[in-house]
Amino acid sequence: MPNIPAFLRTEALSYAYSNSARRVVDLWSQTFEPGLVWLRGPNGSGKSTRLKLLAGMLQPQYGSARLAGVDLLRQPLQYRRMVSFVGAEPPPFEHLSPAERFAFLSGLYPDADRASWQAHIEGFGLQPFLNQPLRTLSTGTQHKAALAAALALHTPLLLLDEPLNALDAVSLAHLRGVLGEAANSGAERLLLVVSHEDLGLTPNACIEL
Ligand SMILES: Nc1ncnc2c1ncn2[C@@H]1O[C@H](COP(=O)(O)OP(=O)(O)OP(=O)(O)O)[C@@H](O)[C@H]1O
Repeated sequence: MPNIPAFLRTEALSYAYSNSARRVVDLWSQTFEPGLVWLRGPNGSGKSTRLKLLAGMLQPQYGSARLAGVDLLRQPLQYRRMVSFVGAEPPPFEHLSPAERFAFLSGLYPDADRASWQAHIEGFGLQPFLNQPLRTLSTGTQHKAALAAALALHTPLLLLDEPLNALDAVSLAHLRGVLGEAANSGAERLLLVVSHEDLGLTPNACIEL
């Protein structure tokens, strides 16, 4: 049988923050296939750190990752064009409005789709905020703007850290619809979600730390 490589594979990925010798992520080897994957674990088990490593935001001290044949460390620019991330922190470029930020990101990500962004803007009820600087918006609204943009970039890997947090009912329903579609579409795209809250749908895989 031919050896088909995993869509995403981490190999012995390891990371310690500079203020501590303890490895928060220690020799993490994991394979992922496209679809919706739920990453779970107790507080402090390194879920957010893992997402930041996979996003290329933190540099591992050891180990590697490979996404659709592209190596995180050897081909960093190509790799980062294939990944989008939404975390708890305010999105970068918070002096831009949601519309300006998406226009800027669209120039960096080859599969960014404006029609899809507009659908997410409607789904999250963001129309009134399109032209206001992100930093003037509420935390929840900033989060929704970050989600709308990241979803519309259509990167092969989308990393979402606690995406259900602080969402109103309408936005929650929209996001659950998007996650459900990711689980069922069969597309060559991986949505890796860290969430303490129940996703409210069945993912393709669940990883427990
Ligand atoms: N910027 C940082 N500097 C130093 N230590 C950090 C930093 N960020 C996280 N840590 C530490 O790394 C460990 C793992 O944190 P991380 O946020 O990755 O875990 P988590 O599983 O996502 O936690 P939670 O479920 O509470 O969100 C914790 O002990 C945390 O204190």
